[in-house]
Amino acid sequence: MQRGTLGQWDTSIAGGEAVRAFVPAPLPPKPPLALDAPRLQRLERALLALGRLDAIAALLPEPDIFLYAYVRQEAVLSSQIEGTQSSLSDLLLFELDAAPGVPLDDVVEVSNYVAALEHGVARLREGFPLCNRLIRELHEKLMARGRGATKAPGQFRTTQNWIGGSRPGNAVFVPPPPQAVEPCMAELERFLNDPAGPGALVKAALAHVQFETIHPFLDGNGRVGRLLIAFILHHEGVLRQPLLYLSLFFKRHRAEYYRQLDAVRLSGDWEAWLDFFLEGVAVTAQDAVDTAHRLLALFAADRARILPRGRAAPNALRVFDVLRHRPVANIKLLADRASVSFATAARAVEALEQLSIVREITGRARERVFVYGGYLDLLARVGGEA
Ligand SMILES: Nc1ncnc2c1ncn2[C@@H]1O[C@H](COP(=O)(O)OP(=O)(O)OP(=O)(O)O)[C@@H](O)[C@H]1O
Repeated sequence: MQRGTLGQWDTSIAGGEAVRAFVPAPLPPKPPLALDAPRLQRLERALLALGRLDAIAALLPEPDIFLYAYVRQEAVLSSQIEGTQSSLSDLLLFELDAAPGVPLDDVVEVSNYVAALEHGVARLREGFPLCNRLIRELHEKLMARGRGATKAPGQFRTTQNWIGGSRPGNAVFVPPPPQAVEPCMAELERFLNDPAGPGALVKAALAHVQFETIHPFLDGNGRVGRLLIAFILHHEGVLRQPLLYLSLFFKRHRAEYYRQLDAVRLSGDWEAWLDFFLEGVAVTAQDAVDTAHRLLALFAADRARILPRGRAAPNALRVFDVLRHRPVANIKLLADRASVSFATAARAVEALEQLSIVREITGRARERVFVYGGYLDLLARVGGEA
């Protein structure tokens, strides 16, 4: 629906020049969203896919295995949108205190994203509301180390920013003036917690655009805005684990994603955005379900290959169990977690190497690092790396 501009243009000073900055009207849109039959079907399809994802996550024998891998893969993808070069194995190497193959700043940013996600989950679990304080805390974690440390971590901006273009005057979009950020974010917080507001999925769709339009931080608005979607769905009880990440969908359809953000601002077409968003949710949730199934099938197949190894099988299986949780590991970590001696873990790894389940990646004789290749390959395929 074309509503025209839902908001107002204020004059703001940026980089010494006067620009027209956009202040969005508070949510929900007026007139209300047109939820016609085809759109309701899309909504239903997306909710159904989310239900399947929630069910599989709840039914998995060890849900944290899936969450661990999925959260890290999302961190990599979301940070890649921002421009970092690290891969999942770089992140896992970094977490192991081993040198990753990319600049440290890149992997630190990905690691910050994991920290922000885990922080948000822990906060919500302890009953903290989905509020602006939490949003600022997420930003603080995201920007804590590396390049972002100079970008006012955890604070709403006090200067004018802009999107696209070399200067404010030729920017694609100039978000609200700094003095409007607090009031706009207060309105968004009210909307997020309004019991009379829309259902979780529509709420997440609307809130994401509004957040990006306000652009309350100096940097990291994309990543925090994407986290917000997962947290809204989790907080509203649609997903027991924050397992839905649209980064890959937004990355694959970046031009369309940006076009839709612009269309909301320029013509008030929230419905076109909602359709795009719902498509993303349905596709992403289905992909996540497929990945969980593939992961389970991989584990079962590899386990079946280990079993015939006779006397070596029990220890190899113990070490294999650890690798399912930590697909990049050294012998010490494997020995500690499998509760076996260093020598036993080393022998077990040798057996897994002979089966081509693990491979050594450093080429060194000492402080070797082993990866569960099938697992990493599977997640790399999800991220479009392979
Ligand atoms: N024309 C636009 N109108 C509103 N928001 C936009 C527009 N173009 C891009 N955005 C949003 O701005 C985000 C980028 O903002 P910012 O650079 O602060 O975040 P980031 O997390 O560092 O980057 P990225 O999202 O690229 O990872 C995009 O992800 C998108 O959500």
